[in-house]
Amino acid sequence: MEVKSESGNRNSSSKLVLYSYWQSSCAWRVHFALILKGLSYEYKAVDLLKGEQFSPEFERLNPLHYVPVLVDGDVVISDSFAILLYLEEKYPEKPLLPKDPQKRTLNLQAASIVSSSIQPFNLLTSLKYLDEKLGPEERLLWAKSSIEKGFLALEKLLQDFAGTYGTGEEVNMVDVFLAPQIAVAVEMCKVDMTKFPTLNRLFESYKALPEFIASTPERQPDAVH
Ligand SMILES: N[C@@H](CCC(=O)N[C@@H](CS)C(=O)NCC(=O)O)C(=O)O
Repeated sequence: MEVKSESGNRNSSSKLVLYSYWQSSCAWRVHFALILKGLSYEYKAVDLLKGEQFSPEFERLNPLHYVPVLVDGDVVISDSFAILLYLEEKYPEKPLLPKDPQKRTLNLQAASIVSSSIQPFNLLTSLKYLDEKLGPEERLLWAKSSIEKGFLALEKLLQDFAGTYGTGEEVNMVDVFLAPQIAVAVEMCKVDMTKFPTLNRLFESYKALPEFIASTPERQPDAVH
């Protein structure tokens, strides 16, 4: 595993370490959240294409062999949703979950839809398997249809609550999960976002956010251009 560091304008007293891969949408959620919260972190690249997630060193951190993993001193967390909830509790400044119970639940529900009902169907391992068994066209159709099913649900869930961002005028957890997922949908799966007007509008807001821009894959230290 190659160790690369990132420095920024974030709180230099924190000792957070993020194991990541530049093209991982799950790791992207954590980058985006760390930047929104103004927390500095060390970036450790795990090359998923070279199989570095299966190294004994990484397996000790996550026996599931997935990124992201966040290490905060003695605390090791190996799931983006759990990492986000941990960050909320440990670093409550600049919160990503609103206090209002309905908005808070909406954020958790939308994050869960992305995390449990969209992204797992687009996992690198599964797509590779589908590619080998059915070919690239079928693989793309599968990826697209699973994303569109989830987006339809998210569109209905958020349409009455969305403002500039998913649940109003503040960037919240819903946005941290949605923004990378929409980017993957548009760039990799060529999903026609005009079918999802609320999500499409939100994506325009995300693309204008400096914190989102700083978190994009091509800005990461291990990006291949
Ligand atoms: N639920 C986990 C999923 C993590 C996950 O699926 N990570 C992908 C990258 S987005 C991965 O490491 N894939 C490696 C592989 O498929 O071998 C999370 O949200 O962190």
